[in-house]
Amino acid sequence: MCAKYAIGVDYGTESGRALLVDIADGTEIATHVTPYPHGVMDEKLPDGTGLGPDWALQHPDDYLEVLRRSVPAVLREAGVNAGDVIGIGIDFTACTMMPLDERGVPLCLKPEWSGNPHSWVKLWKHHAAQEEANKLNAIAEQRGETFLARYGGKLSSEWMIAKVWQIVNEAPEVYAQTDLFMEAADWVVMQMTGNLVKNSCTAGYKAVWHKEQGYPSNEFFAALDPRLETLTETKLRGGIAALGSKAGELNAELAEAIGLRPGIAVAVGNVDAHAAVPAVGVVTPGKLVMAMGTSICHLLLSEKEVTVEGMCGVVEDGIVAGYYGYEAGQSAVGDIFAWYVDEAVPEYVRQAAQEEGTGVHQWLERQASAYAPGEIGLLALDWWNGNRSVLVDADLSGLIVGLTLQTKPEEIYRALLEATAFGTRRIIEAFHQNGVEVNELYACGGLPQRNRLLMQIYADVTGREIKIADSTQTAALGAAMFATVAAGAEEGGYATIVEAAEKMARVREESFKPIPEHSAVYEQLYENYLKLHDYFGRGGNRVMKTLKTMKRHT
Ligand SMILES: Nc1ncnc2c1ncn2[C@@H]1O[C@H](COP(=O)(O)OP(=O)(O)O)[C@@H](O)[C@H]1O
Ligand SMILES: O=C(CO)[C@@H](O)[C@@H](O)COP(=O)(O)O
Repeated sequence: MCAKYAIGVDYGTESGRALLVDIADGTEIATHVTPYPHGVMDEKLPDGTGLGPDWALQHPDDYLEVLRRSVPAVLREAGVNAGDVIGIGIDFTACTMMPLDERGVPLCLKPEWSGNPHSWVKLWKHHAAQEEANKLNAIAEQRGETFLARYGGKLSSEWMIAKVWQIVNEAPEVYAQTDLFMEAADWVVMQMTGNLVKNSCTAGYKAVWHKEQGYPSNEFFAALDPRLETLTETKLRGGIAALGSKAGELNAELAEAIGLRPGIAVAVGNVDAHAAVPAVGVVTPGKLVMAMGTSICHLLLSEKEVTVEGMCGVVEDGIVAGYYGYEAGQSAVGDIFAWYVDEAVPEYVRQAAQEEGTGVHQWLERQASAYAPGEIGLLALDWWNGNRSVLVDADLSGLIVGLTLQTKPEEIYRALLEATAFGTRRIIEAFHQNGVEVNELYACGGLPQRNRLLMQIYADVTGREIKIADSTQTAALGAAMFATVAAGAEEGGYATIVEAAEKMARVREESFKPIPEHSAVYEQLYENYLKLHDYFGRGGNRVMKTLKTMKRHT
């Protein structure tokens, strides 16, 4: 029997990556990365229109460009016959949303709207809707809305409702013109199939949709703003399908543009981090998967539904059917290290790295590895992009304590790595304290492959062994696995994602194990991290808020 293949496309923050896999055993045959031509627009639109603080936009055509460039590239590299590819699946950052007209065209692509920032795609890390999120949470709490408990008590400014409300408040003309607000994941699937099919994962985690209860009531939306009253029936309308469902078949036009066979199965979209879970072989409770890249998403399955402070949501069947899927996260991790390398390292570090023919991250990692835990005398809060879990507050910011005239760049780098590990430990404890067990840790995403010191620190700080995904494109592998399920057994795919995971997922043999002497020191540092965390994060000291307000209004 000839081999069959599936393609997964992972839409990250900076780029999209296609992966072509052999569905028999998950062997990764070819991969290709397309950086988004417009990247993340956080200062200005393509026409030069300036953006305010905390904005982050994208260009929707960049997503199609990923298909146009990366899909033919993997087919070429693999030398595979397009006729043997049985399906394609995608995963996306989320909530990454955009306003569309009645033909499904993003408003930003229409000349009359392209100068209006609100007509563009709001990327997951667009954080300018925090005021809306604050009001939304206050109103939901006042009304005793039960959905709040499913989101750890607070909805985030990163999600659909806050983002839509910001548009209503700041650009009512864009809101009026919008026929549909759509997750980018669903929009790309619609471009591939011509069908309006929304996926249950983004709807559940990012738009407060529930399998039995649907969206929050019209009364709730009317209490936010009368203009939002019928939002879910109108501008958020559309059928919602479970993960692994077939959204439709690849249409002839796009099939030709990207070199695939028309009519192959297209799976409903998925969230990037969630797609990665079965791709590391996790299909049962107690195993926390950390998708570590620009940010970290923490994903966990459980048989029970409980409230955990600051989690980004618990959604039934939200990751793997049959379980409650929990998500928590840190809004910046790799992004903090990138900030330090791009904006704050002294020139001599850059030069030293260059002279040694190595990267700045690698140089800093090597130097930072020479220190024992505690030796740098620094402690940082990992809030460079706000705090997603457990405080759910995008207005919090970064902090480093202990700086002196002797502080070296590699010490600051190490403090930043450690801060993100403490943030993860805080999340693990929140789960544990609420009876959702975390027995094993799995890591995937770009960071585990790139920074060994970071992974050792995570093992030491959490006191747990960390298993590493075998794939370098875990989310794309997960998307390809869901594509095999969408194609179905009759096409040579799999009946369930559990079956696909058994055949296609793997972790590496090498893992990172905690070193007891390190863990003992980190125990002490973590206690101090918690003091700073609660002092700055729970209202004891409001200086971060004051600075943010002054920045916004000056
Ligand atoms: N050696 C390194 N050490 C730590 N962080 C790194 C290193 N190399 C790159 N990064 C960071 O990794 C992040 C990208 O992660 P990746 O998983 O590839 O992408 P994405 O988050 O878009 O899916 C960026 O924030 C980048 O700054
Ligand atoms: O928020 C989510 C998932 O819920 C992510 O899409 C977001 O953190 C971005 O992930 P990356 O860091 O780009 O992998």
